[in-house]
Amino acid sequence: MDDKTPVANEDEREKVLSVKGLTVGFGSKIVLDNLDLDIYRGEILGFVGASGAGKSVLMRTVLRLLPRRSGTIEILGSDYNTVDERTRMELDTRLGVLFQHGALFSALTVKENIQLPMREYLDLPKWLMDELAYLKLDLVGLDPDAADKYPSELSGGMIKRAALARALALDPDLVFLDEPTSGLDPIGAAEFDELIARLRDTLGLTVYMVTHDLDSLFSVCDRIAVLGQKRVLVEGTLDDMLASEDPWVKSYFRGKRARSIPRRGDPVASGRVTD
Ligand SMILES: Nc1ncnc2c1ncn2[C@@H]1O[C@H](COP(=O)(O)OP(=O)(O)OP(=O)(O)O)[C@@H](O)[C@H]1O
Repeated sequence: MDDKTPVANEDEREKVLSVKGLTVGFGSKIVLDNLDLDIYRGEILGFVGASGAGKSVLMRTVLRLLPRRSGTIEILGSDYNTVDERTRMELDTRLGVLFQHGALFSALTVKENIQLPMREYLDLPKWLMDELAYLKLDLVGLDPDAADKYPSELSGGMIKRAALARALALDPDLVFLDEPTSGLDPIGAAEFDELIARLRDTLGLTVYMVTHDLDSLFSVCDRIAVLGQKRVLVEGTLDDMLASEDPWVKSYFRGKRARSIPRRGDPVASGRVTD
């Protein structure tokens, strides 16, 4: 690289999501306490933490599915909780979500599932919604004939892709993926990771990925945030994780299983670790 090329530091990069001082609880139980987290445009952030640490609670709070006790959540520079209803609706269209297990509506075809957000937020003629649905299918690597199939007629990998196509229906800036590779075989999981990386590179998509999948963390995530003790305990690159002396981070990223995984850019690509 040219030495004189200025490298954008984190302060100069656009924050797509900025969470500050977030506290969330249920009754007397506090799940997240004064948590801070930033996500920058065009990155894939892997979000990890022990089971029950609060990863889903954080995602659901950011999506306004759960109330917060205090703190701010800014999406694209606007505070989600103080903007007027119209701006909030606009912000909603900038976010896409892929819930765990795909969460497609079983009574609707793939095409109808993809068109749901379009029906909710846009007023488009049928022919245009059809064209857009086929474009989204292409984007996620599904054949056009998947459009008229019902979820029960799809493989696990195809369901994930169809759900991703629905998450991308409104051309969002930020996509939330909740354990996207869980339930996929190693080849399907690796292909899904490649797809996510390609969308980041071609569309400039920003991705918030909750995952337990070490392969995804090693191969496609640009940064990783670790949730522990009700806040983001460690945040940084994979190298930062590998250098961390936090006991949980150490056993997770430097454990036996992690050591057998090739890293992004490693010359020898070996197979994916299976469960
Ligand atoms: N609606 C709710 N009411 C009460 N407690 C809840 C509710 N939702 C989550 N919790 C509690 O919040 C804590 C965090 O749960 P959460 O599902 O966010 O964990 P997680 O990190 O996503 O775990 P996993 O990796 O197993 O999915 C758990 O103790 C859970 O029981």
